[in-house]
Amino acid sequence: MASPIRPADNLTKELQVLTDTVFIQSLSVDTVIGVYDWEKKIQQTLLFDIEMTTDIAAAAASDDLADTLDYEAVSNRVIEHVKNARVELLETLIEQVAQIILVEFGVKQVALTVHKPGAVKAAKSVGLQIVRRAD
Ligand SMILES: Nc1nc2c(c(=O)[nH]1)N=C([C@H](O)[C@@H](O)CO)CN2
Repeated sequence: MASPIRPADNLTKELQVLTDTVFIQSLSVDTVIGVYDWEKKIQQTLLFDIEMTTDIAAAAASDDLADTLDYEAVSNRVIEHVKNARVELLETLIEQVAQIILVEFGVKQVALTVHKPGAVKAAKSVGLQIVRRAD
């Protein structure tokens, strides 16, 4: 009979940590945003891609959600903020979202993309990309 597979017994090797990223893809939020008067009367959909540089070592060792960056908590906080924001420019909104992620969640670096897919008829999407790091 074949011997059972025992995880990691002889397989553990010290690995060099390069970058760990927790990401959220295409987070969809409906809100009021835009520079034109007609935009202030409607809801438009924004899509966020969020890449957060973090360190997963503690969570990988403990297998405990409390030791990591909870992508569900970040998603809920971003949704809450964006839904209630009343700004004209994507620039204003994306800087606010970066601040929230870096300050409230203690993230070292965040890469953010916001899409406003309905804004330009001839384009699949338009928007912004930024990378911000907390000092
Ligand atoms: N760089 C930006 N350009 C534009 C924005 C914006 O937020 N940032 N917004 C608009 C209008 O609100 C547009 O979405 C209406 O279709 C135009 N350009």
